[in-house]
Amino acid sequence: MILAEIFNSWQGEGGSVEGSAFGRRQIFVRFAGCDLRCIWCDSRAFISAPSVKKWRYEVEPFTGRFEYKPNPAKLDEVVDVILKLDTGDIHSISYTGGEPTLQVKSLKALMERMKELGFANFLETHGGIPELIEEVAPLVDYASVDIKDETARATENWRELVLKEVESIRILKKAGVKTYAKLVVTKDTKEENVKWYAELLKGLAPLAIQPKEPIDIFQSQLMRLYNIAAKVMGRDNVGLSFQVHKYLNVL
Ligand SMILES: C[S@@+](CC[C@H](N)C(=O)[O-])C[C@H]1O[C@@H](n2cnc3c(N)ncnc32)[C@H](O)[C@@H]1O
Ligand SMILES: Nc1nc2[nH]cc(C(=O)O)c2c(=O)[nH]1
Ligand code: SF4
Ligand SMILES: [Mg+2]
Repeated sequence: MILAEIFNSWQGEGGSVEGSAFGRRQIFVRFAGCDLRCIWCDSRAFISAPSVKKWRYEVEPFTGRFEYKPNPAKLDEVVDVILKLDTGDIHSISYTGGEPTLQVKSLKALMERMKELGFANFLETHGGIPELIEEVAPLVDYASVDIKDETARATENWRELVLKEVESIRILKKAGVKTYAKLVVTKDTKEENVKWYAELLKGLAPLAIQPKEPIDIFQSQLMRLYNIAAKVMGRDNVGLSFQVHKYLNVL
């Protein structure tokens, strides 16, 4: 598999909505490569897999000290690194990226191994390819599925992507996965679009609203977007999320 990095940190996103692992210790496996191009992506250094020649792992949490290994990574060496980074308080393994589902064969093999070793599996995905979600769903315990707002400019056909993401959430819920949707909002996010997302998600999965970092949205606008979603989805199904790890200065 083509990896970017493996590290042990706190899950910094998701807030308190059901299915979120916010504030829990996780070991993150970041896959390289992505088929989307969100303009605000904070992992853009890893989104072209062929250019990610090496992967790194942090030898001790929060030391910023890394060891580097050549890509492609082998399953056994990845498992060894994860076990070496295990601090005994790990809630789940987070599979993220780039887009982890693009390497679905390797992702499944790793998830299977980690499940056998007694770990829960947390998938962080753009949900844009439901067929791949279908393939990996039986191995997933928790999932965060992005709903890419129009202002992410993730792809040409934005509406079609959102509908695919909702389909992926449906597949995960049907497979019994604790799933929530994550919506990154910006100062240009349109209220009518948030209403549309909320109507799609109503009764299906909770929504974590996450300001794009660096934050450019005013609190008053964030409050309005939250209010629109909560009015449609119910007050217990919407929560605020923000990238806490960036404030803690940890990976
Ligand atoms: C880097 S993505 C990788 C997983 C998957 N490709 C996706 O987009 O969901 C992980 C998470 O970071 C969030 N994210 C990335 N850049 C961000 C930024 N600048 N501000 C807020 N959230 C960001 C994404 O929305 C996503 O929920
Ligand atoms: N601490 C921490 N929490 C995270 N939650 C989602 C992340 C991601 O990049 O997928 C992430 C990340 O990169 N670091
Ligand atoms: S889908 Fe995820 S990894 Fe890909 S560009 Fe968007 S935020 Fe970055
Ligand atoms: Mg991140």
